[in-house]
Amino acid sequence: MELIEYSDAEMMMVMLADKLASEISKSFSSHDHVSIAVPGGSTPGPVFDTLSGADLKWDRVHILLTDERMVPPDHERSNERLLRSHLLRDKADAATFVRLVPDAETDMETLEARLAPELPLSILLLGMGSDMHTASLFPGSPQLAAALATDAPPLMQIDAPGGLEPRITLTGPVLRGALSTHVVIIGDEKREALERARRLDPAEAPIAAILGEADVHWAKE
Ligand SMILES: O=C1O[C@H](COP(=O)(O)O)[C@@H](O)[C@H](O)[C@H]1O
Repeated sequence: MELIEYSDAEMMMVMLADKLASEISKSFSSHDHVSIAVPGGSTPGPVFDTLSGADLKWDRVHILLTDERMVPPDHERSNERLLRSHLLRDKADAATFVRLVPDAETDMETLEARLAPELPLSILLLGMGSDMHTASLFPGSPQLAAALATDAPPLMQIDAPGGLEPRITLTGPVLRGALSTHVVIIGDEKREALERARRLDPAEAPIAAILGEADVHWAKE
């Protein structure tokens, strides 16, 4: 793991967006299309705002969410809603959004077939909660061990503890298989959680499953 510290979050978001844009651009030389998986939640909006204006061949970029909350796409807690309002716009409007949420017409088998051509992920950006969850891999979730197992299906429905809505998430093998991995976190509480996670097993600290190869981007505020 490499920890990259920034003097403020605003600067971190711009520099991280530039880094992702440059990795996308480089990936075109070896891939027909570039698959980038990104988180939802409260942190990545400003990265998306900058990245959406980058001058890239967006028609060759496929964008996925690392996880989704099982709420309607226009719900305020929907990660897709965040993505549509901050990333799938401006120049990035030409990108393809690969939607990985089951519904009446779309079962898990169909979603796995939709995900398969995107693997391995070219670029993975993850967030982390102060409880050390990443994507929707939560400590204490009844399905966590199955989702982290080497033979886990690529995508799983999972329960989040603490009264949160059920989720769908990319699983351990998909996250660990990404060609480039970044984690973005802000604040002392998450920095302490990161340091704790480095000493723990993924069964207690799911973020630990992907830290080995990751660049972690952190700013205090
Ligand atoms: O629930 C989620 O939480 C994590 C972390 O979110 P944050 O609000 O603490 O930044 C996020 O990465 C994940 O995509 C989301 O569904």
